[in-house]
Amino acid sequence: MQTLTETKTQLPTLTYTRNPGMALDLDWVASVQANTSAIERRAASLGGRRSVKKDFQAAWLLKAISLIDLTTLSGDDTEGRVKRLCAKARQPVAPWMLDRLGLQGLTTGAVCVYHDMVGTAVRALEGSNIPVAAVSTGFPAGLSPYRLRIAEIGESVRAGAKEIDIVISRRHVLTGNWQALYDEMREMRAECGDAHVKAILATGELATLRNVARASLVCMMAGADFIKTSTGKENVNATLPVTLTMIRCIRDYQDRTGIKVGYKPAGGIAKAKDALLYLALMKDELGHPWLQPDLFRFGASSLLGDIERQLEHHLTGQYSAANRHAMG
Ligand SMILES: O=C[C@H](O)COP(=O)(O)O
Repeated sequence: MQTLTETKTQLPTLTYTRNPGMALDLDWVASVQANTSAIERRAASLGGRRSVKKDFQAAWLLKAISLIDLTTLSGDDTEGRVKRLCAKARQPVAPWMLDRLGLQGLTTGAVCVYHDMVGTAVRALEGSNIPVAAVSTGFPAGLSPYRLRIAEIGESVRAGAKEIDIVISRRHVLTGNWQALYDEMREMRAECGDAHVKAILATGELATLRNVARASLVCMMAGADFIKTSTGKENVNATLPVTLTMIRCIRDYQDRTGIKVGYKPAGGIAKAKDALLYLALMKDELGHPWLQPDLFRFGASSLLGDIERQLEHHLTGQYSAANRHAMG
C-alpha cells in the first residue's frame, strides 16, 4: 500500500454525488464471487504498514475529521447531548490547533442521530453547512412494520435530515431474495426524495463475504448513494475484509455503469491510526475522489476524541513513546 503524502488539507465543499441506479441484473448478482482467503490475506497485510509519514500526519488527521459522521445513537440520548455533539461538529478541534495549521472553518462531515433528535440537530447546526443524517427504517434491526419503516424516512426528511441511513432486511440477503432487497431499497430511495441515501448492510449479520458483495451490488443497482457496513450495534462491525469486499464492488459498479457510489465504514472505528489506514486503503483501491465527503464517511462516535489527542501531541511535539507507537 502507498504511504499517504499530503501536506495541506483543503476544506471540502460537499456536492452530493447521486446514483440513479439501474434495473436489477440477476445474472450479474449470481456471478459475484468473493475469494475470502485472498481478501483476508490482503487485509491482514495492511495493519502492519505505516499508512502516513509523520510529517504528513496532521494534514491527514484533519482530512479524517472532515469525513466523520459524528454520531450519537444511544437509548439515553437527550437534546442536551445532541446540542453538545453539534457544537463539537462545528468546532471539532481547539481553535489554537487550526491557527497553528493555518486552517479555518474545519467541521465534521455530518452529524448522525436517531429520528427523534433530527429537529434538535438541525436547529443546533443552523447557519453551518453541516448536514444532519438520520438513521431510519427501524434502526438498528429493521424489523418494524414495512409501512412504518417507509413512513419514518419521510418524517426524517420533513424534519430536515439531508441524509438518510436506512437499514436493509438481512433476511432478504440470507435467503437470496434479491428481488425483495432491490424492491425495498428502491422504495426507500424514492421516499428519501432529494436526501442522500446510505444503505446499511449490517455486514456482521450477512454470514459470508459473498453475501456482503451481492447485497452491496443489489443496493447500488437500486439507487443507494452510499453503502455502509454496519449500524454499530452488531457483534462485528466495520472490518478490513468487509471493506475490501465492498469497495471492490463499488469499483466494479463504477466500471460497468460509470456511476460513483460512496462508502461508509461504521462501528468500532475509534483510533486515529485506524482512520488513516482506511484513508490509505480508499486512495489505493478507488483513488482521490473517495477521500471527499460526497463519497466517503466514517460512522463514528468516539474517533474524533482520539484524533484530537493525536493532533495535540503532534502539534506540541509531545509525542510519548506510546503515542508514537499508536500512530505507527
Ligand atoms: O453509524 C455509526 C455507528 O453507530 C457508530 O459506531 P461507534 O459508536 O462504534 O463509533
